[in-house]
Amino acid sequence: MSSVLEVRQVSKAYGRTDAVDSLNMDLAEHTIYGLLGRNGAGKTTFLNMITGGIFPDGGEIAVHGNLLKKGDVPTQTCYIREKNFYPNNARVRDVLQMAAAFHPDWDAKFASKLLGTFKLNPRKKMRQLSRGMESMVGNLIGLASRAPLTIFDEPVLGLDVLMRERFYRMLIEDYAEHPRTILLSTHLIDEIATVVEQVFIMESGSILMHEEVEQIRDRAHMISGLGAGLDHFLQGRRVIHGERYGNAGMAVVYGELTEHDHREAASQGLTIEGVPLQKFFAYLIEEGQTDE
Ligand SMILES: Nc1ncnc2c1ncn2[C@@H]1O[C@H](COP(=O)(O)OP(=O)(O)OP(=O)(O)O)[C@@H](O)[C@H]1O
Repeated sequence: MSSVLEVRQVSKAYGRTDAVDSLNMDLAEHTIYGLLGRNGAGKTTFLNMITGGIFPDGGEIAVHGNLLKKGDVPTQTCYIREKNFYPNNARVRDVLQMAAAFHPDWDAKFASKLLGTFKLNPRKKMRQLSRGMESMVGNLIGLASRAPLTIFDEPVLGLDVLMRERFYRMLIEDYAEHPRTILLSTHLIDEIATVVEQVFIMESGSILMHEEVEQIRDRAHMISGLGAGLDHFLQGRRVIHGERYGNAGMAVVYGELTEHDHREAASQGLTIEGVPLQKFFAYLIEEGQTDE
């Protein structure tokens, strides 16, 4: 598979804040990725760098094999920002027309269909739209662009549950027919857990973990029981989080558990459960911070 994005040791500081710090990332063709991080983790700064809006202080970025130089805007890339600035008085249809001119793979028929699916009136002025409707215009552009690299920054901000589901459903359906590389940046993992194949977890400007979502589901475990048995079981394992209550406790561990491990846990009276992804993600970030 050829590489769509290669990021090597990229950094960007604002004064004393290292917004992005020696970050590496590779995105392959035909894959949906999630970029997860809390507010302020550096996601937007990173996305602005890979789309040519900000030039890094150090490191290299190649999009579709072309090294980005200062002032370059990568081709075959569609970036749907969290916040957009539209010309005064622009109507939805004007914004779509501009997007069509910009993206060579634009599918006008699909765009028209999405106007209906997303309940958008093309004659409405952009400034009259609610936050959620504005997000939906961006999402429509991202989908209809069919760009080989499509990036959405917080795409469901301000959307109600129905519209969120509608967007993700259209994304999955269209991706199945027109595979491309999609990067969804968000701070809500549960939202995208069923959509993305791999996730990058970002904190303090760096990637804490890059893993397939299925792997995380298989490898994240919550173990609980009496402290002595728990301590014994945890030896040599990657403990992401631990809590104690009297002589009992729980721990979140990351790693494969064999049949033998399950038998050992049972013999110690320990219970093994899965961990909701959003929780795992929060624990992992906490761990990353205490490791610093
Ligand atoms: N233009 C700027 N000037 C100064 N500091 C900035 C600027 N842009 C971002 N930062 C700082 O860099 C860090 C990363 O911010 P960034 O917006 O990239 O994070 P984020 O993960 O996208 O957060 P959010 O989800 O809240 O948008 C933060 O500490 C932020 O305050």
